[in-house]
Amino acid sequence: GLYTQSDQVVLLTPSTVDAVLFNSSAAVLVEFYASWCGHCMAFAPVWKSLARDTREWKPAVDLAVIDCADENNRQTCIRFGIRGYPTLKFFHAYSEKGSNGVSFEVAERDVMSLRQHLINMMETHKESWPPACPPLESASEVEINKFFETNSVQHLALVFEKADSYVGREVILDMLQFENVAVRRVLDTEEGLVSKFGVTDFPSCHLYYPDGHMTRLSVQMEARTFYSYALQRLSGVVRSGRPPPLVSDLSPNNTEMEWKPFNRSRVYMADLESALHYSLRVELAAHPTITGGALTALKRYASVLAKHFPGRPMVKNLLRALDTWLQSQEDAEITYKSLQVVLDNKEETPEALLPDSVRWVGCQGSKPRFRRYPCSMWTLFHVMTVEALNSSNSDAQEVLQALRGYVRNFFGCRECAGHFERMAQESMYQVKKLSDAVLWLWSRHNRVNSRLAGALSEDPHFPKVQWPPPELCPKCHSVQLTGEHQWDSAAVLTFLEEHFSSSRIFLDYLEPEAELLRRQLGPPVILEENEQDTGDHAARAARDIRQDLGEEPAAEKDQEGAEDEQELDADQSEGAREGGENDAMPEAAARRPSILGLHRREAQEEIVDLDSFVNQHYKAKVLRAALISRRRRRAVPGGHEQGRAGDLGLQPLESDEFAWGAKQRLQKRALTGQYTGLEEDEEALDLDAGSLGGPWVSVLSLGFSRLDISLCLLLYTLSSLCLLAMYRFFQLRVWHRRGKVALP
Ligand SMILES: Cc1cc2nc3c(=O)[nH]c(=O)nc-3n(C[C@H](O)[C@H](O)[C@H](O)COP(=O)(O)OP(=O)(O)OC[C@H]3O[C@@H](n4cnc5c(N)ncnc54)[C@H](O)[C@@H]3O)c2cc1C
Repeated sequence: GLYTQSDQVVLLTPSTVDAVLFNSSAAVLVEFYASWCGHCMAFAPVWKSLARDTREWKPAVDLAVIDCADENNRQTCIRFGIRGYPTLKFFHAYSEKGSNGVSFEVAERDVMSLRQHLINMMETHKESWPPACPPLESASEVEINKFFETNSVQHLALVFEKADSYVGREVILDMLQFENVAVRRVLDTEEGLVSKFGVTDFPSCHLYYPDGHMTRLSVQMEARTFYSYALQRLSGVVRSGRPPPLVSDLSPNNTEMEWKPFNRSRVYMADLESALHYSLRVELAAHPTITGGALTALKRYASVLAKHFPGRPMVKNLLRALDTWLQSQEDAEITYKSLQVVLDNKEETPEALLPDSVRWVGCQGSKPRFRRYPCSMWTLFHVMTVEALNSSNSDAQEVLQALRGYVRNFFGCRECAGHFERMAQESMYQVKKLSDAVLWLWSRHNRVNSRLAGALSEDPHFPKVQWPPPELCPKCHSVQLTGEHQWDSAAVLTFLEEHFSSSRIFLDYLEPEAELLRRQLGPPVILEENEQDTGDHAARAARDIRQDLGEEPAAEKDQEGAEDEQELDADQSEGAREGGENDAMPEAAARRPSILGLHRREAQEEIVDLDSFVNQHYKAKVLRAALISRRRRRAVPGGHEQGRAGDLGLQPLESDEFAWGAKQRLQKRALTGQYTGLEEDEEALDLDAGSLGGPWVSVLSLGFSRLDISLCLLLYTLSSLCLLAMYRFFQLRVWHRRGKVALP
């Protein structure tokens, strides 16, 4: 057929048709169609849109479809007297069995006309008003004055409007699934209320309070969507059957993960890195071997990540290494284990790593089951499409198809993957431009939001809305002359470009690279003497860092390392001999295995602080690159790119680090409101360089250890005492002599 479950319409079959249409508490509007009919195909998107548009009205009215081209349904369609397609029929609530429904004819088959006619049909209900449907007629002054005597809701919203307006009734139905709020329409002819409160704008929405006063609802535009959206956000207003969200949910007790305060209108790198970790290390790991179409999809996904992931240099390096490795695999099959070697950087690609845990920030949920991974994947996808838009070497299909391929083959929620695949099949192929790719993903994500609003998976603290809501992007919303809400695509695109732009991503809560590196170097490795020659990853990596820092000349490092180790071993042997007398010493300790690499570094923690090593290392590199770049830019007018790389011979990592370091500083100043332009950045770089690159800082943080400094202080104190003692000694001698001279 032309519809699926995810289209928010009821799919009728001969066995369900009677139960859905007859004696139901909700009215039902049915489309009888034939899947081969061209008109039906053209009409299907409108019907789906109508279903999305009226999704909140469900308790009062539902949309249903039945495919009369299906042999199984033929008898049912004949029973309802269907001769042409599409035919629309309206069934009132509590329709009797055997009813044929009422013909639903509209001049224009667009969403607005259909929606308004649907309201007209609901109002024609003749029997007693169905309880599932709220009162749609206009309210009188008397009714409003007595409202709070007979109702216990917290808020009463009054939509003042003209008689031919549908806004009030639409808002009443939109709020049907929400508790603690009631909506009534008041006509401009209700003079008592209109003059009492001085209402002059029609439509306009006001909140009426039990003490009889009224305030106007503050909205960007006087239209249905804005009223409904603002009313859903009033305090105490919750979806029916849902408890009001508790503030304490947002600060879980300390048995759960600590809540990290964050800005809801920003994207966090911690979420993006978490998405990568989870997708590459957890989701992919469920596929011990990857072959055929899945392998191709993975290669595309890795390629797009390597191109467009706007992350830290080390993460980008890892993604590049992963991409290079995957593209070089010519076999029809790879194993996850072999991929894992690259992911965990077992080959020790310099300065490449992917954090090996998740840190949700913008994607935190009020309960562990909410948000997190799927939220971070959406965010990652949006960031990727926007990054691709800003890059010169990509095309719309490449990015979208890569994301689609990943979802289809690997995304753990198979239902979600099915829904996404259907949306992709429907229209993804039509996307030609990168800007359309950004908008395609945005609009499909909104479809998913619409479908999931009110679902069990919705976090009550983060309700699913059509995004971005007016408070986040006022310009994205506009109202047609007919009063119909409309997205302003150009404004939405501008907003998305900015919202998901790499320069605006917050870097808070990221695990420091030094910490990650330390963990990547692995746990302390203790080797027996006869294992020493095999070498040790951690030792090698730590030494490489020292070498990068210029602390150890490359040619000498191995030899020195060997000498160090020999010295240490000698010391240890000595210690072992001394300690050999100690009977209490366990045998293993008495054997004193050689301690290599990082472990030795940790044992000598007083001498080398790996954190400050790495921090200084990166800061120095970034600043160096930035300063060189700045000078080059000044020397070569308009030579921004030349200054960054190319003739300077900077390796890609360095240019990444440049961008990364500059981005962090820019972001810091953007946050404190200090950002004014390039020159300021340059000054800041000078300042930073001055303060960080000065000899004293480096000497203090690198040349001296804490032990050294303690010894210095001790010596200083001892020498002061010594000087004091000498001073007292000479003073006493002088007094003694004077005493002698004074005596006769
Ligand atoms: C490809 C995919 C398909 C999915 N399909 C289903 C499904 O069929 N059924 C199901 O139950 N769950 C599905 N999910 C999960 C679901 O969509 C949510 O991700 C999950 O419920 C968490 O919701 P959330 O509140 O964190 O917001 P999410 O919808 O995950 O959104 C994350 C963030 O993106 C921003 N955002 C919201 N809407 C948009 C938009 N339109 N454009 C740009 N940015 C936006 C917001 O800042 C939001 O906080 C799917 C997830 C993915 C990645």
